[in-house]
Amino acid sequence: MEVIEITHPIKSTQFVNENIALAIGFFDGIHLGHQKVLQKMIKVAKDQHLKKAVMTFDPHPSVVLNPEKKRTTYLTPIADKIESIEKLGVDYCFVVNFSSTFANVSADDFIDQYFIQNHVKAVIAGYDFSFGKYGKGNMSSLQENDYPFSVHVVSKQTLQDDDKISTTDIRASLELGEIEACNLALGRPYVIKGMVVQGEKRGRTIGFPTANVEPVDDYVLPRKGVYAVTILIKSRDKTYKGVCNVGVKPTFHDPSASQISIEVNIFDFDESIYGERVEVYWHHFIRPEQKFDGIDALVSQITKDKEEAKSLLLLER
Ligand SMILES: Cc1cc2nc3c(=O)[nH]c(=O)nc-3n(C[C@H](O)[C@H](O)[C@H](O)COP(=O)(O)O)c2cc1C
Ligand SMILES: Nc1ncnc2c1ncn2[C@@H]1O[C@H](COP(=O)(O)OP(=O)(O)OP(=O)(O)O)[C@@H](O)[C@H]1O
Repeated sequence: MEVIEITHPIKSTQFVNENIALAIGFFDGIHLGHQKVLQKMIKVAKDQHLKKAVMTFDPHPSVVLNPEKKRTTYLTPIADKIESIEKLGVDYCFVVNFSSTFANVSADDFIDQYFIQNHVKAVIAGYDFSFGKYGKGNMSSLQENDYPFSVHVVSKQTLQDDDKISTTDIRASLELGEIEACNLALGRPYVIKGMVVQGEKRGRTIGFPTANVEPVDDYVLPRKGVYAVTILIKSRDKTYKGVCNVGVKPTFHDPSASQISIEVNIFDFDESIYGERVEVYWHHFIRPEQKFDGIDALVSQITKDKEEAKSLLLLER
């Protein structure tokens, strides 16, 4: 897959020289709604003999348009999003820098420069996609006009309720520790990629050594608490089960002063993995993080957490 990074204005050398079907959106999380849009693009490309392309943006538009509520953490930071898109067999991925200059481009100019001149022959997006200055361009206006490309609108994708599957809701689920709801909407377990770093070395002394995982990118962190997880150690290409604490360890630290850490006690594992690249897959929430009166109470609770994680992960490979 060719990744084309664009800072507005798009240069003529960046136009692809092949006819393309283009799926467009921010696509943070590549959740089931996004997957439907991407699958539709793949089908249209096949039917119309076009190359497969995706256009996404970086950073999130809120950074420019809504600084008070700006999003600086992601379900799939840009590198992960590109990797997921590539796995679908996409030919071109445009990453447009969402700057204030770009936000000011009118819908008509955007259509002309980013679609028409860029050999886009089919545009695929969800029913609520909007673009251009003030978000004036939308799927209906694209369909109503006689552009030199076809327009394919994906209807609202929902789970059991009638609520739209959305990045906003998945983020809220994670912040509430509702991992099952998050994973249902993603269609796969939520993952944070990281590197194993040195901790405070207390874990071993209390009988629960932990791998301290430092995220390698700006991920949304789940609510502080204890989770049943699986952890892939990249160099071994092997996945292990474990129990994880995300939090500030209030039993030992002033909660307001400390940085959040992600610590995984890997079951039946006793090797040094400092510096290893890992991926933590989040499966079930067990309980919120607590301040214990002493080490004994903490250890007795972690013993129970571990048993609970084991039984919750029985069906996991
Ligand atoms: C499953 C599990 C649950 C934990 N729950 C808590 C908790 O509720 N409160 C707390 O202060 N620390 C909790 N911890 C963190 C321990 O305090 C921590 O692992 C220990 O202090 C070792 O830290 P270190 O790896 O930085 O040396 C938990 C750790 C694990 C593995
Ligand atoms: N549930 C859905 N059903 C159909 N299309 C969707 C759905 N969610 C997103 N899309 C479409 O996928 C593309 C990317 O979506 P985008 O990331 O902008 O939306 P989102 O997931 O709803 O995020 P947010 O919650 O931040 O608004 C857009 O074309 C959008 O219309």
